[in-house]
Amino acid sequence: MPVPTLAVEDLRVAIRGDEGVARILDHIAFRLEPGRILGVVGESGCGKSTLIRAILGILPQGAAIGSGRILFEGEDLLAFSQAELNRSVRGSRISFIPQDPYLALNPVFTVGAQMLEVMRRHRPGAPREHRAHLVRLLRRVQLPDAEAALDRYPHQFSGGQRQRLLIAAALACAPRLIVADEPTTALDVTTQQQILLLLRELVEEMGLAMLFVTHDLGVVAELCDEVCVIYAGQSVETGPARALLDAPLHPYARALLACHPDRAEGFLGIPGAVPSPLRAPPGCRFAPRCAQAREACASRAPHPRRAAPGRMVDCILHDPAAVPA
Ligand SMILES: Nc1ncnc2c1ncn2[C@@H]1O[C@H](COP(=O)(O)OP(=O)(O)OP(=O)(O)O)[C@@H](O)[C@H]1O
Repeated sequence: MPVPTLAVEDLRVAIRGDEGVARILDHIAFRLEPGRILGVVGESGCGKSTLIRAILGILPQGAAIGSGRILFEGEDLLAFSQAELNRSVRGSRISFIPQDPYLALNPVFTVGAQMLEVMRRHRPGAPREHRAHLVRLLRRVQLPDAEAALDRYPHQFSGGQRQRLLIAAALACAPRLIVADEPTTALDVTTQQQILLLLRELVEEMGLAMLFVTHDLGVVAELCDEVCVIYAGQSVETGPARALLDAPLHPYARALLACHPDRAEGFLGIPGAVPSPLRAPPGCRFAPRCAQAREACASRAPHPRRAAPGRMVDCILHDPAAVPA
């Protein structure tokens, strides 16, 4: 089997705070191959940002990795020091596209100065070569007047143009993996479509992998090859996007899809509330809201079960023989 660009295995992250220990990620697992886009989908508070921070090695103070590995091209990022991550991973082999293009650029420097500074740190070559490379990238992301754009300030661009700048910046050091945090949420629908199309083209052209974090199932259907659905810090189902969205297997994935405005008949919510990571049940975190739950679900931690090629379901009920009657 080829080495995946990113493989997250059984990842658990807890954060100690004033109110106690919050078990924020609990048995997260997925893999992402080169040239593919994996959508990580979950409702607000399910742990998407914490997952991104774990991958980028920027977890907040008080955070501890309870178990697991984050394999990037076969190497466990959790074993890297901050100095090693800075030198050879973050900003170079792994880059990041943030959610809000308005906040991500420093208003007091030209965009060229900011992008060239990142390249100076991570890419060999003279400033003139870096500038020429950036102009090529800005043309590729369809930013008008690419040469002059480098000498402008962030406020001189529209939201969509700023997101194109950030995509070019993410590509500047030839990454193997791009982590994108809801990069189209702050954009209008038409611009959102254009940016999704551009991302798709770039991933295919450059053969890189993209982890696309979102709460929007419509975006997943449009953009992603694979999906990992997260509920309250647990990955509940992973698999090819089309197959999973057409026929989800995990009760939470089914409920989430049934609530989507395109499918719901009338207002359909999921009864109950997401548990706080401070008081999460020890077994399946969806069990208290799951119509199919049995006694064992509340106490037995679910682990990924193969449901079909490339498809995993973290539900002990998926294999009825595994649950004592
Ligand atoms: N430093 C922290 N200390 C304690 N709890 C935290 C901390 N950071 C996040 N949490 C909790 O962890 C859970 C997951 O948070 P996270 O920000 O990762 O979720 P998210 O899916 O990115 O949410 P959103 O989509 O709203 O940004 C939430 O319940 C949040 O309150």
